[in-house]
Amino acid sequence: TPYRVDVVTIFPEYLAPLRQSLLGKAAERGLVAIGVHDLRRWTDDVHRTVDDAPYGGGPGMVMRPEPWARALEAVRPPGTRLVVPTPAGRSFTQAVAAEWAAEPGLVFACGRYEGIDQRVADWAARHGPVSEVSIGDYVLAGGESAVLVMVEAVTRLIPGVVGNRESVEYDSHADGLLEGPSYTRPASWRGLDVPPVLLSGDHAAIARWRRAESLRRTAARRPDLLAALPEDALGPADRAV
Ligand SMILES: Oc1ccccc1-c1ccno1
Repeated sequence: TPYRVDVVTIFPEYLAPLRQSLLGKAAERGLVAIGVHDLRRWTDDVHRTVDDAPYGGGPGMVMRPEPWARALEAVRPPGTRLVVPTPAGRSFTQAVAAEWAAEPGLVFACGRYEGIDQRVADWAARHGPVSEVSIGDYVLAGGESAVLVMVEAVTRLIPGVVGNRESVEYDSHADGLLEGPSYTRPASWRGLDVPPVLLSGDHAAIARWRRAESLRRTAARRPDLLAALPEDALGPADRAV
């Protein structure tokens, strides 16, 4: 049975890229099934109203609970995780993506920046797990871009979606470190040469060099990742770096 992804949004056309390329092929091959649903389908007024002024005052508008509950009752298979992108969420990481890829599917609720009435998440938690997640510390106008990011990160981990399984294993963040630099032909290009070790054929030396580059880059660009590594992640050879 395919991994099921459903997205509820007021901008269904924004999710069109989900039908293209990698995901498109996976969908054709029956590995992934994607549904995009317009929230306004579950409104009941002539203006198809989805938001209203916030209680307690303040800027912007908040999305009303009733259309969301009707949409989720129609779209969400019982027990399926509901993912709500929000700047106020826990961090979405590769580890979270891997956890979700092992589940039967996901339902995404795309909200506007000011958010969805909190009672929707509280109510939804009665019918399955709910994850309020952020994809990073910046402000978007709505959750749609975050959904594109998360759907790509999760579905590429589903067996068969990415051709070369090994490449998935050797991703940045797969071992908690950043990937080092990559090179291809020509060996000398505009006065810049590929590091000779990579042309040496000495696979042990190449592996050592790559590990060292990965550690060096992680220390330089993401010291937070280095600090977060489990105690035993760095071997004796690594300490030499
Ligand atoms: O900024 C946002 C607005 C709406 C929904 C999600 C977000 C967001 C920002 C970062 N991660 O998610």
